[in-house]
Amino acid sequence: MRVLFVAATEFEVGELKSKVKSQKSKQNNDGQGGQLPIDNCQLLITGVGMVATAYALGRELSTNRYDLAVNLGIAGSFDRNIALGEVVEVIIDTLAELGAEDDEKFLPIDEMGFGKGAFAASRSLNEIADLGLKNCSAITVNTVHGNEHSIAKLKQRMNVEIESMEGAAFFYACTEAKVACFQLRSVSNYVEKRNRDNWQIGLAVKNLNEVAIRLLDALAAQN
Ligand SMILES: O=C(O)c1cccc(C(=O)CC[C@H]2O[C@@H](n3cnc4c(=O)[nH]cnc43)[C@H](O)[C@@H]2O)c1
Repeated sequence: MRVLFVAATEFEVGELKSKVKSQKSKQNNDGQGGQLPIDNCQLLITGVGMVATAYALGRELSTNRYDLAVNLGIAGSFDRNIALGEVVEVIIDTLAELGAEDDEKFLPIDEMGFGKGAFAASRSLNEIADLGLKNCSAITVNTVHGNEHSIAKLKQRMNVEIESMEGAAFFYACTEAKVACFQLRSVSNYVEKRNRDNWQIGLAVKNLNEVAIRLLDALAAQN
């Protein structure tokens, strides 16, 4: 099975990268494949944001074939019932800023008649391993929310749990390329008035990599 792991920064998937690398070198040394489950497992680092993600994925998927793509990253949560450091599965993701202002109202791209702004996962982690993750809906933004007024305005028009800067672009590119995909996000912060002291990036990255390695092991067991 050919699997593409996609992250915005190497920092977010450091442990996963080491594991894949060490198993690949075992594979080269003993010819047995080590425990590496998948014949072509790649890690794509796209850079932060939806433009970088769409470009990097479009390029990768136009020249290489994959059976599955998995987006891994940290994220903000609107929902305080989700703990900092908790890993969730995003099943639908919307380009929240794509549309037009109509005075005080926001017109989503769908209502303007120029296509759609929401994109969905086409597979689920649960099909491979039941790790008990919550299913969530998300938005993808160019500007991380960090202002009470803009957060209140967003909450008035959308009811979502998670915010990232790449998720919807990842779903879009995979959908266009007809590659099965799902998205896992680990909550590093709540979406609130900017306060970097409250962020738990280290915990979120640690938990994200634990889940990613359990996924890799589950893929191994399937083979
Ligand atoms: O502002 C900073 O000092 C700072 C330092 C490290 C990272 C950041 C980010 O904004 C990370 C962006 C990165 O992480 C995802 N992410 C994490 N939290 C959020 C959020 O609340 N809203 C949107 N995206 C978030 C995002 O997908 C980026 O890849 C800032």
